[in-house]
Amino acid sequence: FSPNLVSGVSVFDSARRTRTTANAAALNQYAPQAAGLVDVSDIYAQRDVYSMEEWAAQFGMQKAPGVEIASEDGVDYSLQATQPISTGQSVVYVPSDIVLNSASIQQEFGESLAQAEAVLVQGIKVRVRVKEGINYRLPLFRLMAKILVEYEKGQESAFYPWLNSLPRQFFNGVSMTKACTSCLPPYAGWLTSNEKINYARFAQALRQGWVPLSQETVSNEEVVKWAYNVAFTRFHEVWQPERAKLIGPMADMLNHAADPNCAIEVDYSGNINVVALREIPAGSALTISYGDPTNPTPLFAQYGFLPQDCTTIFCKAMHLEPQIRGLGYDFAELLFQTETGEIAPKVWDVFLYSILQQNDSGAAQQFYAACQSDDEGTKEQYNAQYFEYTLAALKEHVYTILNDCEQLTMRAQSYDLNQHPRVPVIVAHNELVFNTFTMTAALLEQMG
Ligand SMILES: C[S@@+](CC[C@H](N)C(=O)[O-])C[C@H]1O[C@@H](n2cnc3c(N)ncnc32)[C@H](O)[C@@H]1O
Repeated sequence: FSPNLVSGVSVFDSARRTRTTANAAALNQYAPQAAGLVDVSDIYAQRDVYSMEEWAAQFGMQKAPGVEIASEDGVDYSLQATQPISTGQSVVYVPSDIVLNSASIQQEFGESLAQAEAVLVQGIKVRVRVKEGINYRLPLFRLMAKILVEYEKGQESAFYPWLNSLPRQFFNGVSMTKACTSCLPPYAGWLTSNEKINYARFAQALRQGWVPLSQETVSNEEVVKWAYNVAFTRFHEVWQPERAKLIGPMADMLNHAADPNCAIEVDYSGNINVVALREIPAGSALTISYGDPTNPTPLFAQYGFLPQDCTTIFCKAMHLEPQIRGLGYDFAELLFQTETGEIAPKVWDVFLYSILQQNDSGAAQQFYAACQSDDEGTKEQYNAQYFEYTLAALKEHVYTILNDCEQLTMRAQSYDLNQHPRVPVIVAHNELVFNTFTMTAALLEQMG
């Protein structure tokens, strides 16, 4: 037996059924067809992570000796090593039987999911880039649909122990109130609004009725958003044998670090192996990388936490996106150092390129060619010639962001925390930007 092969059969023991909280009754008014729904609306509900671990072990999940689920606050959990782990050792193994895999979900739901996806893609009448964006996100949609289908089965879902171990509350951009998003600086605001739009499209596609879900479920905004956020904050992406997104119960318990000690590997059958990248001493948190360690803002927007170990942030020159793209630069190269405020050389290139484009197209072309061919001599010449102007443009940008951050933080701090629980993480994010830009401003002032 495996949860992915047999659906509609419950395997967890009846003792665990009694742990269903009183809130399930409240939710039943929305989905009266199933008993014991996970209490998504109760943010204080106990996450039953240990039953999830037992359940996963029953289906072949294995872990290295001393690997334990731990939590300091009973809200956020992580995996810890209580015994040393050696390089290359398998830390956690999750068999494909209990892995949610967007490729398998496609097969499982077949035509109904394909119809929902067609609605999703056809609904986008605008630019090709947006359409491509939606195609790119379909694996996330598949995970979300599967989570909802399993949610709706209540305790009859073979995945119930996993569903009941999940967080009920999220702090990422999608989960923010309008008032909260109005406190984000432009780059974080842009990431958040893109994701909110994506979420809204997914939710709307589900409401067309193709995916086998009740109207009660798809019209319950709280549940649908929860499913989206579970998928969005816990997936692991693979590119072989095909592009897919996977969630492996237990492997989804690792937190992020800029310099992680573990990595996730997936074999061709979809089994997940979490492997130690180095010697891990007893007492360490087991971590993986969720994304670019040079740029905390996308992590903040997607996952709702601010990494404490980022040494750089993106320079936030959103207004120069055409120049950034024109020069073929990556956001990850356009950084300020969080400890010193130091500016990456390519940031100067982008500001200078914009000035040249506005004032001297011939010079802009020559500068562009020099950037493409790494002709440092020519770049240096232009930098020296236009230094005063580039410096002024950079200062203006830095002071604008500083001013914005200050205003936005003040606004966030005026909110009631009970109504807007994401204020602390927003303020922490804005303060990181503010403190870094303050140091950058001081460096720019020293330059002239
Ligand atoms: C894949 S889950 C990891 C397990 C999660 N901590 C839990 O309790 O279920 C991703 C979520 O963990 C939290 N998280 C991961 N890394 C973190 C970090 N370095 N600091 C704070 N929170 C983190 C965030 O809430 C994120 O959305």
